[in-house]
Amino acid sequence: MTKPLVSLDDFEQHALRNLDRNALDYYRSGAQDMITLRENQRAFDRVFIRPRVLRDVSTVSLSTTILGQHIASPICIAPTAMQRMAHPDGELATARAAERRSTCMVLSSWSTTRIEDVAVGSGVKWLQLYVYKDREATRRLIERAQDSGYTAIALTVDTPFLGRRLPDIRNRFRLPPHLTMANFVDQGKAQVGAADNASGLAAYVASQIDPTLNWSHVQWVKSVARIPVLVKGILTAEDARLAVDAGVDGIIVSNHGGRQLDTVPATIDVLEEVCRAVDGRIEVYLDGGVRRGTDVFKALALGARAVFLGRPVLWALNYNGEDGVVEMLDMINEELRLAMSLAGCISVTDITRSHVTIPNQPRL
Ligand SMILES: Cc1cc2nc3c(=O)[nH]c(=O)nc-3n(C[C@H](O)[C@H](O)[C@H](O)COP(=O)(O)O)c2cc1C
Ligand SMILES: CCCCC(=O)C(=O)O
Repeated sequence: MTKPLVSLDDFEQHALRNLDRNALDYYRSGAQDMITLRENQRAFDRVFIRPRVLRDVSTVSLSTTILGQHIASPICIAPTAMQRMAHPDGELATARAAERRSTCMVLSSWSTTRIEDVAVGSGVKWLQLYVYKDREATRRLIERAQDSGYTAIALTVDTPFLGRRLPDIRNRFRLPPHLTMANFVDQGKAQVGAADNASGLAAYVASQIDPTLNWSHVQWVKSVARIPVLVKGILTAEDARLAVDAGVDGIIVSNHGGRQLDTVPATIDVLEEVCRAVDGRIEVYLDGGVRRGTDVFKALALGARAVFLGRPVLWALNYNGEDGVVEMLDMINEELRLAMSLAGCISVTDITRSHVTIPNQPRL
């Protein structure tokens, strides 16, 4: 009899045995020495929960809102590119799982399924945006998303160039030829071929993505979009203040899962700094290294409105498609429910800064 999966790490262990090297290395790797990648998870272990007891936790609700839209839990799905390398149903399976569990899915610009084809059902969907050198191609992405019912644009601001991911260089990463970057098929930008002594992806980014990316692009995206605009990839109070000044609707504290600049801090370590700078004016979310219900609890205690999962979704997709993602979401949601119960919180608004302590760290 096969053993049941009991943690999100078990989904990863399955994928390690099951995925081909090109896809596995692309999904799991971080930039350079992968120090930030490791830190993202380890930093959660340095935060401790201060539980309150004797508070009747017979009924606990995980429900919340993001940008005014209701979701069943503060655990959402981060944009990850090229999901059909993990499972033939790729992004469509993820979208269906997100809808079944009433949570938000962010679709990558670099999905292997078209924006319109993922816009099934009534689930909350945001589009993650990369700014192409070709401004019209970028504008079309925004328009296609809003025409298809996506309710926000998450502009990724940490990728003017691709981080240096050594395994992808060694493998000369390429998108398998039967797949495409589906949103760009009619524009001749849909293939990521192998490059000489380089990751095909890094070569693609260098040729297509606009490295002049700056705050004026945020204004441009806001001027095109009729839906809220967030910035994804903020790690400092300084940039958080600029983001508020720029009039964005939300911030995703993210270091791109440790895949861009190595040795930047873990996201949980900078969350409080960002939240203080924002001072409640807009919503702040976090991604990076979230693997357990207690991690989610800690992020909420330190100021996040919700968290987003990247790699665990890919591992779960690879394990069992749509049902795998549902199983994974159920697992971490139940972990969060139990953590809240044992810490004496019956709703997400009950989770406050006083529910965590970071030993040996002076409070900000
Ligand atoms: C394989 C992979 C592909 C990704 N693709 C994108 C992408 O297309 N756009 C984007 O903004 N972030 C992308 N990310 C970053 C995620 O949105 C997210 O920031 C990160 O994965 C969170 O960390 P976690 O994987 O530890 O949960 C990608 C991450 C991975 C692992
Ligand atoms: C421009 C990078 C696209 C995919 C991505 O974000 C990643 O591989 O991390």
